[in-house]
Amino acid sequence: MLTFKEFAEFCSVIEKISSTLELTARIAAFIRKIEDEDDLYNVIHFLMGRIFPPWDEREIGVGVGLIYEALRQVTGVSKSRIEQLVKETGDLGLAAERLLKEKKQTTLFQEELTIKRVKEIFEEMAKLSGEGSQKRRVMLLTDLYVSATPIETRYLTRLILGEMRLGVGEGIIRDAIARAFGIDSSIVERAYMLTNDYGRVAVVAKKEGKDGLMRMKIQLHYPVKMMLAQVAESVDEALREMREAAVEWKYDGSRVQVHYGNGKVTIFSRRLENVTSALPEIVDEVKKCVRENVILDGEVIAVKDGKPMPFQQVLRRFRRKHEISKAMERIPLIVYFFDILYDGEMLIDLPLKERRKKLEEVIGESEIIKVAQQVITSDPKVVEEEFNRAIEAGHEGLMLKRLDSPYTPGKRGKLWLKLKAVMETLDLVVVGGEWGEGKRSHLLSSFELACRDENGRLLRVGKVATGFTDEDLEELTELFKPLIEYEEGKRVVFQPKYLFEVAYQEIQKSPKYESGFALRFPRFVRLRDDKSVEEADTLERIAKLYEMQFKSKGG
Ligand SMILES: Nc1ncnc2c1ncn2[C@@H]1O[C@H](COP(=O)(O)OP(=O)(O)OP(=O)(O)O)[C@@H](O)[C@H]1O
Repeated sequence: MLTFKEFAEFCSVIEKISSTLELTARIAAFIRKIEDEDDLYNVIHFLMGRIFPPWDEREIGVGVGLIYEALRQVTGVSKSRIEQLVKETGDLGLAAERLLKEKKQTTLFQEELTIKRVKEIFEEMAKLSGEGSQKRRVMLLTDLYVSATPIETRYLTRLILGEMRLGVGEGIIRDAIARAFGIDSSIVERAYMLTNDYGRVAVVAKKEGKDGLMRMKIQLHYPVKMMLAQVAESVDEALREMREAAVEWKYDGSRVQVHYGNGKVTIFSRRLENVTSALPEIVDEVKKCVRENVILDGEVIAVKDGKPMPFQQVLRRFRRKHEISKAMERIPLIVYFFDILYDGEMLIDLPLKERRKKLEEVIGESEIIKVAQQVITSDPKVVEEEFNRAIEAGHEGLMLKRLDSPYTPGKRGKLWLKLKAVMETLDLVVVGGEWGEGKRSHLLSSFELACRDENGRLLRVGKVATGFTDEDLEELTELFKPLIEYEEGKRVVFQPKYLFEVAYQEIQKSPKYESGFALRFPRFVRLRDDKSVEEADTLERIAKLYEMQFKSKGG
């Protein structure tokens, strides 16, 4: 059985490696040696900074606050001392390690932590609810810290915060599994796109090899990665490529994947979180209007008086945990389904034309449940008319889809092209912020933004302080407060969790931020909590946009 110490020591070795190839090789060698299937499953998730797979509803419910409390109890030092150490090291994990190092001499011999034991404790934390649960969480956490060696403390803390700082993204995990078990990367990836669980993929790869992975299928109530679109350069170009396109409105809402089978409906958001309990009216309506045993892909929009409400409102519904019926009245929802992935058989390899037929067969439309309207055309004029209609109706633009295209989970290819009215924006991770002045000193007033590099490291590209309403700032302050890792005068540093969509006037080269770029006149467009940190825009995309604006200005 693998000990957590062995895992932590391995992490401390790979943390220093920046070469992707070497990282992949080291991880491959490490996971190849893991005998126990549960250990392998957990290690894969832990390396990516996850305790449960992303679609799992369970959460351990431990944030920065409880970690501070547990550390205070275990080491007896004050909160301000911990804060000071976090400032010095820039990392709660390192701070915890240091504190425990200072304290360790006095601790008696403890039972060694295993990967299994750590996972069990996390599972127990996730089960807690109601009165006394926070206290119990702190107790479990202090137990963990007491049993851990300093180096284990570093990675336990980071794991709890979901931020391992190893530079290990999904691409590296895919290639490491491929290499460890001698299987082609594309086969590993396909299995992942269908199951969304690299832990399971690794276990099957080890036990059953390539054939096992090939046999992995979409399963009802387990999310499938969503197919994504590229931006259409122009209508003519798009039509030239597709000849004839299925043209649909790009509804301005939020993506959902709806699974209906065995009497149960499960709804996943764009980031594949289970949002079923926030959307009871959709659950009921699906049961009434949709044939059982299907997986559907669609867009939920909020509509009042026949007009779509801002996209933010839909996300508000997704986040809602209490007083859902009130929210249902204030923010009524409609779903437009545009694709079907499964009807007892996996349908993703069928051409869109045929999937669409099946989609129409399984849905009986109602006030709340609709099939997205679709026009098939090769005429740019028709596309333009549809585009204007969509914009007038308050939506984002159009989607142009190839009629013969399969459904390619997780791929952002040319089979779907989007045509939007507004200029390209960036989706960036909020990593820090600043408190306001005077009367607004209780509110956050600006936010530091970061993009990702190829290894998933976060690099700052600027600060945004405009585009917020007072209500936005109040809401955002509430949302970000629990994520504060430490404060430094007015500046705060957040655990990276949320993305902002920002518009800007120009991208500039600048030594001010680690990315080497800065945004000129950045403006907040909206919170994108339908996207995860791993989906933030990359340094590569920013560099590309930078080059493009150069070209459009004629050098
Ligand atoms: N008819 C439709 N077909 C497909 N996607 C649609 C449709 N209507 C609205 N959408 C939304 O548009 C998105 C397609 O664009 P893309 O795949 O690039 O997603 P994205 O990265 O969320 O980008 P964006 O910020 O443009 O929504 C889908 O994720 C979905 O949420």
